[in-house]
Amino acid sequence: MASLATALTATRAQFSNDLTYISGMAPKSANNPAHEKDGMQVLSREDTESLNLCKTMMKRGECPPLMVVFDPVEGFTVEADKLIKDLTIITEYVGDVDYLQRRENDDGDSIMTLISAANPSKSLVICPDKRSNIARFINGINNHTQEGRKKQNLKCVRYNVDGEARVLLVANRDISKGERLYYDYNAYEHEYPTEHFV
Ligand SMILES: C[S@@+](CC[C@H](N)C(=O)[O-])C[C@H]1O[C@@H](n2cnc3c(N)ncnc32)[C@H](O)[C@@H]1O
Repeated sequence: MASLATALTATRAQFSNDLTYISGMAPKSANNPAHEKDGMQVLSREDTESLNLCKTMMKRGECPPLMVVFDPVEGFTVEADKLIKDLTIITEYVGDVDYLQRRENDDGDSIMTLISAANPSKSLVICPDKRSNIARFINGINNHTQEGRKKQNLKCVRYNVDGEARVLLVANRDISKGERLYYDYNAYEHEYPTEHFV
């Protein structure tokens, strides 16, 4: 975890492993998966139990086998420190929950969609600039090249978990020790420029 501490210190963020609801931003009651425009899949009871177990283990200091590594081109990146099996929950994407409309001119490069609502005033985003975990250091694939797309080893999925929208990063194949983790920043929306990504 020392390397995650370095990355958090460099970005002036505090460690947090849960979505946070800060006064003046979106309240927890705004995080209603029913607002999602095409509906949101419900996480099964079994997978909810696995997610809760992952979070409890992290609170006890039992962390997933991940390392944050600095790369001169990609910035902070995350690598597997052990074989990770297909379908493993890697991490939840966390940070402060806010309304998309309040963040439209925010130049942060780590804002994640939480709810894409039919009524745009109800759309929510996760902003990991002040409070976050390892998720915001995981890099993205270049959507414009075949080599870029081949690097993808995680999928980013949004679920209704006990009535709250949550974003999970899950392995979409076995990942070898030393492999860097990548997912598609444009899996839901196609707005993140990645043509300059390696
Ligand atoms: C969510 S952050 C990921 C963590 C970031 N590398 C850092 O140092 O904080 C997204 C930013 O990381 C960089 N990045 C992500 N994937 C990349 C890639 N495949 N190649 C180069 N840079 C990448 C870009 O600067 C992007 O705007």
